[in-house]
Amino acid sequence: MTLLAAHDLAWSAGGVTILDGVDVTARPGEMLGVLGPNGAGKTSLLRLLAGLRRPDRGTVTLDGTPLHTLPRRIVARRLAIVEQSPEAHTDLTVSDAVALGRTPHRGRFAPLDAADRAAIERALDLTGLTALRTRSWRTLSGGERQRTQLARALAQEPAVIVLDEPTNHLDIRYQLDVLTLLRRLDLTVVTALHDLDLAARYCDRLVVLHDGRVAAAGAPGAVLTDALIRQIYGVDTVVETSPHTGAPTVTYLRTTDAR
Ligand SMILES: Nc1ncnc2c1ncn2[C@@H]1O[C@H](COP(=O)(O)OP(=O)(O)OP(=O)(O)O)[C@@H](O)[C@H]1O
Repeated sequence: MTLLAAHDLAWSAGGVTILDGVDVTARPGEMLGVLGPNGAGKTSLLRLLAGLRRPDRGTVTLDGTPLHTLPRRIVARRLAIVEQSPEAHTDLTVSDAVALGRTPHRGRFAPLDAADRAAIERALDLTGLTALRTRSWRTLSGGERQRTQLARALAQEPAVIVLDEPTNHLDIRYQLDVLTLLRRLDLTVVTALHDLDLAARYCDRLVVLHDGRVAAAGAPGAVLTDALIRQIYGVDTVVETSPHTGAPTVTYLRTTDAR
């Protein structure tokens, strides 16, 4: 299993510093949650971690090798990203869209081989999309599109998967299914999440971004405190340990002027 790490990342856009001095480590096989309010820098960080952008300062490494020294195709065999606003596969079927995940493993014009087809079937099955395989992308609901994007990434058979709010269009059943699936697979997972309860329940560790810097990092029980949530989100809360799951659970009381 693979370690994805970033040291001292800085990135700016339009003359504004978006990320500064960010250290992140996703240990092999763990699920790392990236939290933070709107505009904190989560998407920007995930794009740097996936090698879609080069940082202005600092380095992202995959098992110790700087990402920017690896050919894009080699990176794509090991790391997949599921973005928040996916590219439109307007004229493709679900199955064709998922097959795009095989691109890094195939010759440019080679037909799908048995390994490709097996990976596609498995990805469709894991995401509950087998029955929708012949449906056109443009007829899918938001949640079905989100699961198709996840299936495409799983068909890529990566060691590391980076996801930007993979559950935001999903009903509660699929939210639980997707997070359970991500935990169950033999993958290193880095995922942005907005739901603090789900993050606390499913992630091994959390990184909380605020104004482009790491405000807190560690085990959910250590990171998610009333004081941190008040400071970062401006919301008064009661964080307790759920007697049902053993994970921290958050009751939101009211917004404050604190942040
Ligand atoms: N290309 C860009 N040019 C200018 N500003 C940008 C650019 N990309 C991001 N930003 C700004 O950087 C900040 C961080 O954006 P980012 O999308 O990383 O935040 P986020 O934590 O993912 O937010 P959200 O929870 O709303 O999705 C925002 O203020 C955003 O407007």
